[in-house]
Amino acid sequence: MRISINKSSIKGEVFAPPSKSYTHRAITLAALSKESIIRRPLISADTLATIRASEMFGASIEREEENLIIHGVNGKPHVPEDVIDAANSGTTLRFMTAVASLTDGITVLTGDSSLRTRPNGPLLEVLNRLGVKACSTRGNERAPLVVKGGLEGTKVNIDGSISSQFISALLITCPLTENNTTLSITGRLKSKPYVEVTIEMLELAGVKIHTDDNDNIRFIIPGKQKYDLKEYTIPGDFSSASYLLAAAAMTDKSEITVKNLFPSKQGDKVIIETLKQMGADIAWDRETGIVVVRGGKRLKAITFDAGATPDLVPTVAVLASVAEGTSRIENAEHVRYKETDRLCALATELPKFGVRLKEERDSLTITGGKLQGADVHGWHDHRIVMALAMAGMMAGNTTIDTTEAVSISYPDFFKDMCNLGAKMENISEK
Ligand SMILES: O=C(O)C1=C[C@@H](OP(=O)(O)O)[C@@H](O)[C@H](O)C1
Ligand SMILES: C=C(OP(=O)(O)O)C(=O)O
Repeated sequence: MRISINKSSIKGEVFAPPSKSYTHRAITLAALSKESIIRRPLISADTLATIRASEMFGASIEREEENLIIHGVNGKPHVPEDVIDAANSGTTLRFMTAVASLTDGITVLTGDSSLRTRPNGPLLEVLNRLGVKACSTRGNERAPLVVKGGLEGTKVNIDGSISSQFISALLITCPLTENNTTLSITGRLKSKPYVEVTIEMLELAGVKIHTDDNDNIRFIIPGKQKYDLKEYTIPGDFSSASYLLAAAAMTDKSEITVKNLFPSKQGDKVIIETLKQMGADIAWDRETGIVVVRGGKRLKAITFDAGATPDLVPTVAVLASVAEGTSRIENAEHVRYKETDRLCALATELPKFGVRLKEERDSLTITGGKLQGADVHGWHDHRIVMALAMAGMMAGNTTIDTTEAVSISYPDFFKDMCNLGAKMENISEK
């Protein structure tokens, strides 16, 4: 789909969509429990991939109004009857590869053309050291992946510099093995808050992990544990909310109230601090979960370390494009391993608006200025599309293609933006 965007401001109230990361974990843990109810999950293309995969491992999942009722496999996933298609979702592929290692047979996992370019090397390597036979059909660490179950606990090291999802996947599955596992992280752990979200959810499901957080992080995972998630309400998503908050902060005469943003382990809540640091008028009431942003303030350049929060990079890059001065987004190499190489996507699209930008292996240097209208490519990537839509609101006279990608994490993005008054219109189905 191609969308046209004109200069606009936004006003009104909006409810932040439910967290994608919490929803993936809640479904996966519920599928490994006996009976659970998940309240207000995110229903999006990525979380539907996790639902389908969990069903293929034997869970039964019903939608009842806003909730999911899950009858899980009580720690023993079945051998799937068919290939698991994780579609566009890295989280689904990595979590389900680990779940496959708990079965008594062979599982094949694949995904769309984007997912089949994403790396899985450290996860495959560690699974093989934990008694599993796991490989890529093409021998290049990319899906399709083949996994023969047989997970056993022992002491292993894993590289944390590519994706935290490998570590989350092992933290979810190792408690179900007979023996204890010690998982030591080598390299600089990226996206650490997502591991904290995993551990929070494991604890809620009754599973214990001991963390030894010295120079190198080490997880001690006792075996023979059981999942029992019971009931969980999914919190709002700060990554999805970042587009709303940033769009309001950037545009004159905007004033929005975003609800459902309570404190949680999500690293992307730093978007609020980041906007404050850039000079935005933003206030967060943690008790009520309400964030109020007023536009019209001149934003200032910043230095942003993306190590813990890669998903904020497209949002921050667009903010930097209109801020006064030169911003740097650093420690961002892992942002290249997402649905697209997002540093390359931003470095290709933002200059079309007239932005001055320098791309290096792990950073972007962006000098802010006035944006001019442009026809830009959304790269079939939800976060690139939503970030470019914000830029379009400043530039006016802009079109973006592949906008259907928002279905991955925020299916109502354009609907919510239009309800708030943004001038965004679907102009072509192609
Ligand atoms: O575990 C998760 O829910 C996620 C972890 C992050 O990925 P990496 O750990 O690969 O950086 C993040 O980018 C992704 O959107 C969601
Ligand atoms: C990278 C993302 O998700 P995943 O890794 O699950 O595809 C994302 O949502 O930006």
